[in-house]
Amino acid sequence: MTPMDKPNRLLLLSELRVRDTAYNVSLSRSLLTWKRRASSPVYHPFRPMSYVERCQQHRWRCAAVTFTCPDGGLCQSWVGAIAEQLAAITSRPRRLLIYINPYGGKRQGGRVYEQKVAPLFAQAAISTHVIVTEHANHARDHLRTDAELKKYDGVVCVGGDGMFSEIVHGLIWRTQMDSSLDPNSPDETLTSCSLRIGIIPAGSTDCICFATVGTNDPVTSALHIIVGDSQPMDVCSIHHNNTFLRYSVSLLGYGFYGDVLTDSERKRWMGPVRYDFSGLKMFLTHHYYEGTVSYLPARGVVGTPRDAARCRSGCVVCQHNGPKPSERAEKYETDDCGNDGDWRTIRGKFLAINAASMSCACPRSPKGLSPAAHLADGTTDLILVRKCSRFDFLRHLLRHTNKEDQFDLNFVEVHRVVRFRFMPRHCQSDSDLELDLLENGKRQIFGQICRDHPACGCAPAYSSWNCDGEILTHTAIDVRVHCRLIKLFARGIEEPQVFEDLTNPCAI
Ligand SMILES: CCCCCCCCCCCCC/C=C/[C@@H](O)[C@H](COP(=O)(O)O)NC(=O)CCCCCCCCCCCCCCC
Ligand SMILES: Nc1ncnc2c1ncn2[C@@H]1O[C@H](COP(=O)(O)OP(=O)(O)O)[C@@H](O)[C@H]1O
Ligand SMILES: [Ca+2]
Repeated sequence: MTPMDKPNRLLLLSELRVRDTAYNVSLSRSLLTWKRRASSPVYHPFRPMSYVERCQQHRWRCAAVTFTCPDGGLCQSWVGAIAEQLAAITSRPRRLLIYINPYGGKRQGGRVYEQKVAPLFAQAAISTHVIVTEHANHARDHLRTDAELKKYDGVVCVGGDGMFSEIVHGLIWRTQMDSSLDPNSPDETLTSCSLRIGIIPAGSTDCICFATVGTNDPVTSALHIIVGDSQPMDVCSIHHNNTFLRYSVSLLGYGFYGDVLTDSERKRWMGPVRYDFSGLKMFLTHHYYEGTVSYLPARGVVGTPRDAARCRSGCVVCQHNGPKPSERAEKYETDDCGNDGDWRTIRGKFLAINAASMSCACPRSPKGLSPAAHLADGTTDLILVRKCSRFDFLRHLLRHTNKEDQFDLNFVEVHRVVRFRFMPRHCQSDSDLELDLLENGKRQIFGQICRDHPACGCAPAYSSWNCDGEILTHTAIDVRVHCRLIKLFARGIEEPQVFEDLTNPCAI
């Protein structure tokens, strides 16, 4: 067989059988297809072959097929050609480093891995080094310093968004150290991580898996890892006073989602439903917070947060907005030069301030917090929900679960940005505060005294930031998007017609 230069050039085409049915079977580079046909002679069996079958709702399953063939020589050609094609695929991982959080979600991580995932990795001849974490940040710290990353083609986490966040922190930190970059500088252009990350969902929200694969299913995720998919993703860095705090990949939320998280941490024993209890409680509490949001709108990008189009597998918006070196420089130019002509500032009272670097789709909200956000376009959608009635806030929340537009409300605004800052009102400089007091008069002065006085039971002045399910230690933050800083073993959500039309399974 000659090496193929064109990706879809036909390598072999024969009439083969599966049990008593004859098929026209073709092999082109990394694609095996079979179509039913009218039948004929005596057949020799191949070894059974595994392949990926697409099922309902973005789920993948591993299936097996045994072809038979009329002559032994042709049979050998087929087996050889398939083996050669599989060996030529370099994107498939051979060695994986796996971290299991035994306490994530319903505490089923270990069982899910052993029963559903390990057998598939073994079948695909992937060697694994498995670490069951013993404490929070075990995986992060191991990746930062101890892990021999050269030995692996990818890192897999079994757990939820919090566990994924640990892996992201470990890998990004290690990559910047290896490149002698300073993670404490918010203006540093960070180096992208070369190792891909796989997520076996076993957490409480699992929105990163859901928004990159379309379902939270361990077998589907394992198969995306095995076939060597790759999906780049934006990451936000969060700083306070030029000190690095954390990275965020999904939701960075102040006010409602921060309060839900703080409250739900005390209810961890409840498992995933803790978020619903705390959600209801914080909805009834109805706290608002004052502060100033400044943001740098994304320039030179296509797409807006109100688009009807969604980020899907092979997304053209992500491809267009992705990191072309010149464009990238331009995106940050204003800030790097200290020219903040483009910065916009909004002061107000907010029920929620959310930044969604991707849709944040999850089973609770299948379209997500920002349905038109993109996985790898170098932007985040900044959603401001101003103080409004409980009824209006409920309308906004409910729209996350139906087809109505959650942004089409006069107390909600959304901006696609590359950088933003938040300053809670009580952190503002003395001169700012004085200005406020002068502007707003006596009522404001009494308002402030009241809030500073716990005995009167008024609203607290501060919320916390929910950063991918972790609580940040500071409220005044500076957030910057880093385009495509990490890669996942995923391909983005596939459009339904892709798998309805697709009769081409791929061998594993
Ligand atoms: C009335 C129903 C309203 C439903 C509104 C649902 C909006 C849900 C958007 C969820 C975005 C999730 C973004 C992901 C965050 C995760 O990184 C992060 C960590 O995940 P991990 O635990 O797997 O590690 N998860 C979270 O922070 C959880 C956020 C969950 C928020 C749930 C809010 C439920 C609200 C219920 C309100 C009920 C009002 C009822 C009034 C009668
Ligand atoms: N062995 C462990 N013991 C306790 N906490 C852990 C352990 N391993 C990881 N964690 C922490 O558990 C938290 C939640 O993990 P995650 O897998 O996201 O589950 P969930 O989705 O239920 O929050 C994360 O903050 C992670 O750092
Ligand atoms: Ca994005």
